[in-house]
Amino acid sequence: MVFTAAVKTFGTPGGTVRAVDGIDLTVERGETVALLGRNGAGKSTTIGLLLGLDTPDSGTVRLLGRDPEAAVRAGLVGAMLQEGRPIPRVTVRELVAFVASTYPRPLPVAEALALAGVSAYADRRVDKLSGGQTQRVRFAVALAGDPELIVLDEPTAALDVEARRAFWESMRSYTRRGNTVLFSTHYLEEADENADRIVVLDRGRIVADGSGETIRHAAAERNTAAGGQVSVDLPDDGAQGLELLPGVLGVEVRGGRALLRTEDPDATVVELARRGAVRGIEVGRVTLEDAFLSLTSPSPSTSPSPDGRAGHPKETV
Ligand SMILES: Nc1ncnc2c1ncn2[C@@H]1O[C@H](COP(=O)(O)OP(=O)(O)OP(=O)(O)O)[C@@H](O)[C@H]1O
Repeated sequence: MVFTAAVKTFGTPGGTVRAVDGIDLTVERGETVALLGRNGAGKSTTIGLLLGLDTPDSGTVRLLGRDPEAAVRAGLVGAMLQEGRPIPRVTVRELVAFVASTYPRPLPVAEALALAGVSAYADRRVDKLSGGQTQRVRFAVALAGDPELIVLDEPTAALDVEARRAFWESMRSYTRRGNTVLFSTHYLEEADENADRIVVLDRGRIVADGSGETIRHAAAERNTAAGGQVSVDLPDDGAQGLELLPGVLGVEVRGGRALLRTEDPDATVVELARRGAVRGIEVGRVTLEDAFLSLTSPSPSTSPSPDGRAGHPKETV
């Protein structure tokens, strides 16, 4: 899939909203990509453009070398959107078999059921299932046609921890087959654990793009507040002068400890060691949570996105 300078605006009573504000994005075959963003970041609108549900005001979106609508019509894409259709009074197996029959080259029904992890309740009625089971049935429906790409818009939004874990287990068994998956989420851990690439959206723009590790680095480089934290037992001469150590942006004294916020933890630690002030030293790295918050905070997030995608295959979906 290729987004080129895609823009989508909506007119609202409060003015024009640029829901997608110039997105350039290429996804290669076999990638599992998370679109990560807060509420209103533009994830659903991006997915709507990708599936041909909406057309960009300017720029282009291509999917598997075609117009999105044509790719969807050809059965090349499976989708699980936020609003499900009314649930029919049929069994899981009947539903999946029916959907499969509408595709030119569907998966064998038993395989779709197994991949989505719904075989155990295949003969139960769809409207009698729990929320977690229903989501996995929707996943089975999305993959029934053996599409080249699956798109999932916040697939686990309403699920509890256990149902969420089970859902991602099913998804991983699917991606291990080399399928391409794009999913949106506002759960950081979910993106980190289940995607090999995270695209962070903020106010309709891509503010970071890469592995979880790349996102952390990007945050550290671009928002020095996210660099890291070094803490030590308060030296004998107190906190005096600690703010002048290399990399240090701020010093806080708490319970006999000095907490140093630093843009360069390595340099800070080396200088502390030179001074012999390393009792009880702890170095905290930037968590993905810190990184995400710093990248999507209102002020400093408009520089170009870093790219950590080296090593991916080069076949675009
Ligand atoms: N049909 C519409 N009409 C007007 N504004 C819209 C429309 N669809 C989306 N928007 C606005 O565009 C922006 C992006 O919305 P979008 O639903 O794409 O975000 P999102 O990241 O999917 O959010 P969420 O996580 O809450 O689903 C928001 O400000 C939203 O209010």
